[in-house]
Amino acid sequence: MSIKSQFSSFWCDYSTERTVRVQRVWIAWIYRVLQLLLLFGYVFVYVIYVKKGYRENEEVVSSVSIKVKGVAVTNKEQHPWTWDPADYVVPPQEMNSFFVMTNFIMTRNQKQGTCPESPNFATCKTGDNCTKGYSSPRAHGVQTGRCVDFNKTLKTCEVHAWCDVEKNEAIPNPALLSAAEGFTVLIKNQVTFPMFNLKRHNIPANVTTVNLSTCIFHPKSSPHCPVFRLGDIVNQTGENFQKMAVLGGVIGIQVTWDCNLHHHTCLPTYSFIQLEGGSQSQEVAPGYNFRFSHWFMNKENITRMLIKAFGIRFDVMVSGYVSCFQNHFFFSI
Ligand SMILES: Nc1ncnc2c1ncn2[C@@H]1O[C@H](COP(=O)(O)OP(=O)(O)OP(=O)(O)O)[C@@H](O)[C@H]1O
Repeated sequence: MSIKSQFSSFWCDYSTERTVRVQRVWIAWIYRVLQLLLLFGYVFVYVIYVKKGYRENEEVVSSVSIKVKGVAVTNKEQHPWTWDPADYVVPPQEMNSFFVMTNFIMTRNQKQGTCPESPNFATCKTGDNCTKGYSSPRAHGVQTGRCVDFNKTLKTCEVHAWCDVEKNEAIPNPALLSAAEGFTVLIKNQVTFPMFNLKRHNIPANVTTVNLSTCIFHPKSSPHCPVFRLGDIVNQTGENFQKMAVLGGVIGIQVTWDCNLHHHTCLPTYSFIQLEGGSQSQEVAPGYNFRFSHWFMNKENITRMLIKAFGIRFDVMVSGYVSCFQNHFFFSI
């Protein structure tokens, strides 16, 4: 159609649809039944069943506090060493998270001074291979420019560092704190739904201190006990605690509040998910580890103990919703 005829049709013609009335009862019935099916399908299946339109989803405001208990002994034969929560929970408190050390490499009695670098970073034959003042990010210290004996057969660049530097030891397997499988954690969680002015605690009002120190969470027999065995948490993700303990990992503890205002029920359910480490570890940089140190000071000198800690970090993730018939529910359909 030319532009001229398009222009004249736009200004000169009016078009509308023609309605056909079919006077057949059965066709009218099929049409109305289909309409009703669509309406009910939308309201009951989609709005109510799929979208849970009667439920008010409200962002939950939550506070979590955590306490781990349990004791382990390492080096039982030669020099027994007892570990309690103040030693293996690092740091002592975190927000919505806690780390339990399950394995470690310990370097004792380090002092500030000069010593040979680890052969991993700076082997040398002469001082020409070492650069005074140089330090690579992976090194233990700053090179002095001298090439010194690391052992009888190997020379490395001398560094100014915490000496002697950490040895590149094999990671202990089985894990040194394998007893952590039997440790327990108390998770205290208070939630608030501000829109409903509703506050709840995961320790039910009828629980006494005696109940709390004796109960252990079990998904079927004790689903509301807030004391969890670490081994059970890991096992419920499908992982093996002892395997994960060697290189470390991260586990998610999901606390989901399902509050029904009409039935006056508001209880949390707990589920567990593997987030890092264990059988699904990637080959490069598997597990979870970091280093920390303890300093010791006396009149003459300062020494430190360096710990490369492998362990499991547990992240507590809280979510929730309130079920009630919304006042505006039927108007919103
Ligand atoms: N990880 C845990 N495993 C088992 N019981 C625990 C754990 N953490 C705390 N409890 C027990 O739960 C109760 C409440 O703990 P809370 O920390 O509020 O009290 P507390 O008297 O300061 O605890 P405690 O001095 O025993 O560490 C106490 O009886 C406590 O011993």
